[in-house]
Amino acid sequence: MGIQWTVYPNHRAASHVAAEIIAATLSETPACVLGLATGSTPLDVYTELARKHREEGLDFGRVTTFNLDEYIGLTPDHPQSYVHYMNKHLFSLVNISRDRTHLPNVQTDNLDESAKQYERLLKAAGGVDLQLLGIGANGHIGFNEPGAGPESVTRVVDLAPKTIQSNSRFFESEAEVPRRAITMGIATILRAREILLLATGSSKADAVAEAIKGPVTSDNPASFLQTHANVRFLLDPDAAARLTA
Ligand SMILES: N[C@@H]1[C@@H](O)[C@H](O)[C@@H](COP(=O)(O)O)O[C@@H]1O
Repeated sequence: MGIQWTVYPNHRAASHVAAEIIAATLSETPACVLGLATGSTPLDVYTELARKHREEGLDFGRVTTFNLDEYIGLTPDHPQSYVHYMNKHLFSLVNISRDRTHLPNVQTDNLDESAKQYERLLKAAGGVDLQLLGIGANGHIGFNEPGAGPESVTRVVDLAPKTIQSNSRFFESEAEVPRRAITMGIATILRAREILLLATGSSKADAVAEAIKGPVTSDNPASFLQTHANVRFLLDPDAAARLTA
């Protein structure tokens, strides 16, 4: 076990490799289940997948997707909701069947039940074949903030102050950033058969180094990926700076 990692010349190159791997999975297993991530990091992956669909006929017709997480408190048409993000950056650009795209449902009074339902839905779909991840500067994956344990499943969580601050760049003010989310848990993520984590930029260097070389600990939730048999980190030189120094 242990995490394999590769450094690419820049963000674009690392993103294209991630898109290649996803495209290869789609070609080999057209009815695969993809786990998808949001944030600024995977944007170029989705742009490249959309290009492959348009220009090379990459077929999403039988794919099922499950996103990692969704903010609580935003309506689906809010530009920062993850459902809006996915529609804009991927789903509207490829031939995916919308009834096979899933994000946690936060438009309900019973959020705990909604989270449980998501976990059940994932299991019923046979689990994730290939999970794409980003990483927070504090080591979070999905919205599993420091403190999240290896047994955690899909649930309602509070966002860490650092995450609220960091994600405020997408909102008009920090006060507008949601304080809670529904996220897949660490155990949920670790059930994926293959995991790709894309990280670029110097703000991720500490979290990446601790995830790969540090102890397996809730202090850095991404470090639990060390216990998975098939994880690859795709990095740019800045994100890998503390591994290569
Ligand atoms: N919930 C998401 C994560 O899934 C994402 O990986 C991370 C990094 O975001 P970014 O890619 O914008 O740096 O933070 C967000 O809050």
